Amino acid sequence: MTAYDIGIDLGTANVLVYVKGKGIVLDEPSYVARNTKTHEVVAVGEEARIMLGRTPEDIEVIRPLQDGVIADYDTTEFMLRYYIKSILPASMLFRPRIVVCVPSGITPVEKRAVLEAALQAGARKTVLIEEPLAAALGTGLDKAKSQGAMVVDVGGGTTDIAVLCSTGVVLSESLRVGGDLFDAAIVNHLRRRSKLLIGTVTAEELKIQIGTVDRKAQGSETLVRGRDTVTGLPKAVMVTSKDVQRALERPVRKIIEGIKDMLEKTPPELVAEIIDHGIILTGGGAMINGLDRLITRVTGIAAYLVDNPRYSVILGTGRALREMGHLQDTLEELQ
Ligand SMILES: Nc1ncnc2c1ncn2[C@@H]1O[C@H](COP(=O)(O)OP(=O)(O)OP(=O)(O)O)[C@@H](O)[C@H]1O
Repeated sequence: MTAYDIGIDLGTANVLVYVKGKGIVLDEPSYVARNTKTHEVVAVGEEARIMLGRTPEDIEVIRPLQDGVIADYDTTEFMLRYYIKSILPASMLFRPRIVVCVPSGITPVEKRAVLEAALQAGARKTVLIEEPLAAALGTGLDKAKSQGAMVVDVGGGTTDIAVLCSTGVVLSESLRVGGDLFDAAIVNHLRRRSKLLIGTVTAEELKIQIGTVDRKAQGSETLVRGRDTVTGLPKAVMVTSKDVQRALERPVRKIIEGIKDMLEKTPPELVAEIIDHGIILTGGGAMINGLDRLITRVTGIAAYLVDNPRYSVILGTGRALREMGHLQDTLEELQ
């Protein structure tokens, strides 16, 4: 029997768990359903997500992390403990070491709460890693050898833009824009343009199926059902990729401006190396059609999407688990 070492990506949209020697063992959306009166949790993860918009009055479905911060402290702790317990074997000789990747916007008090929740769930030692570093490690960048690189991680709640070199993260910025804001922008656009009310789950499906941020992309269309905001009755509207592109213009502009600002702040030698390397795109939100082409066109630097962008952060967290010794100065720990 060996010690269990665990990496957790505690994301706004998804929680992923990595076990050393096994790989990714859990990938669940960050939702919790609970009783509004007793606050008793009735479902976690996918089971809670499918209840969204279909719950009886006394049940609410919440996302404990929002916009890259912890919105509900107790439920975040609950979710973390729940997932750790669900993957630990019933009988264990050694308690695990756990590395948790936390959103970059969380406060020192919240960091401590995450560390303690993991300890309470049975960890022998808990370490935190910041999202930009985990994302960079997960894209395969070698911290020791790498020259200047820019990693743009578009998550559910935030977009983290980081410039890295061999000494670690040189500059980083966390913007409150990500896939969730894309979904909200689609909901608002259809409400204004077509007087059609849809939920965020439908908006997310639209974004993934026909969404694009590239004006020049050849699009497609799909029939969307919702409620007429004037009559209150059910209504179906044909929505095109162009509609989604228009809806996403404003949030995407924020990401582009963020990248341009970061390039302006970056020392010139590193900019030259970033030009050689290209801009590395990762995170689920970066999978929106055309983001790589748009960034390339606007910055003049080739931007490319990594393989399995949703997994960069968890794979980087797993790598931190294996390389804990070398990375000690960039990790925060409690034991
Ligand atoms: N094919 C796709 N096209 C566009 N967006 C996608 C696609 N697949 C997933 N997404 C979006 O990716 C987002 C989730 O990304 P990810 O799992 O990297 O977030 P997270 O790590 O939980 O969030 P954060 O980094 O803010 O904590 C969601 O908004 C989801 O809608």
